[in-house]
Amino acid sequence: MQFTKMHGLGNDFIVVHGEQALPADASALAVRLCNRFFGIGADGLVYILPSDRADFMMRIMNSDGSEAEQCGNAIRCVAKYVYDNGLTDRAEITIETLGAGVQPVQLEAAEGKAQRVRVDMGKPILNGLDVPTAIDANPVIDAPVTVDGREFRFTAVSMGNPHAVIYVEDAAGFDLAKWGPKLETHPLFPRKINVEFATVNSRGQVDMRVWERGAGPTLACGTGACATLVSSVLNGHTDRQATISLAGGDLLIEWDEESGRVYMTGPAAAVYTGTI
Ligand SMILES: N[C@@H](CCC[C@H](N)C(=O)O)C(=O)O
Repeated sequence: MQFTKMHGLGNDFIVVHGEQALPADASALAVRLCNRFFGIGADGLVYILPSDRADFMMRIMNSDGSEAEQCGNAIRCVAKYVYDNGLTDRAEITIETLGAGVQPVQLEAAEGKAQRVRVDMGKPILNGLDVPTAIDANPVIDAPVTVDGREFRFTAVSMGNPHAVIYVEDAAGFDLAKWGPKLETHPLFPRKINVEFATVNSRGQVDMRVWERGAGPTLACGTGACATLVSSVLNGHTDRQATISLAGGDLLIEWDEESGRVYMTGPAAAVYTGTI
C-alpha cells in the first residue's frame, strides 16, 4: 500500500489514493497504521476516492478507527495532494465529504506546488439536537456540562462534525488529558464530541487547544477552529474574521454574514511518501 504522510499545522495524516472505494478493513487499518509506536503514526487515515458529485471525495478515519464526517486540516492536505501530484491542474476544485457535502476549495500555488488552501467549509449547524447534543435549543450557547464536580460552559457547533467550545483562562496551559476524554464521552453528546478550549485575546485573535473525538490531543483542528470562530461571534467575543492560534500554528477563519458560510485558510504540507 502506497501512502503519503501529510499534515496541516501538525495535525497529521496517512493519505492514500488509488482505491476506488473505502476498503472494508479501513477502520482496523487506521488503528494499526496510525499507532505511533507500532505503525506509521498519525492522527488519521485519509482516503482520496472518486466522486460523482465533485472532483474528488475524501473519507477520514480517526486514529481509534471511528469515521469522522469532516476534517478541515485533511481537506487542505487532499487539495494539495491532488494538485501537486497532477490529478488536477485547476486551482479551484471541489471535494466531497461524508458530513459536510461538496466543498469548494481554492489553492494558492507557487512553483507547481500548493502552498496555502482556502476552503468553503459551508454553514455551521447550530441546532442542539442536530449537532448533535441532548439539548433541544437553537443555538446552544453557554450551556452547562459537569464532569467530576467541575462545571464547564460550552457552545455547540457542527461543521459537519460535532464540536463543544469552552472558554478558559489559559487555553495553552489547559490540562487537556484530564478533562478532554471526560467531556468527549459525556452523555450530553450522543455521538461523542470534539472539545475546543479557547482563550480570547482580542476581537481578531483567539488561542485554542483541542481534544479531538477519536484522536485525543492534536496540534490543530480545522473544523475546531471554524467552530471556535462561530462560537466566538455568537458569544460576542470576536468579529466575524479572526486568527485562531493552535499548538501547530495559525488558521484564518471568516464567517461571512451574507451567505452564512465559514471560510478557512491555512497551509498543508507533504512530509514523505512510503510503501507499507
Ligand atoms: N482534525 C480534524 C477533525 C478530525 C475529525 C474529528 N476527530 C472528528 O471525529 O470529528 C480537523 O482538522 O477538522
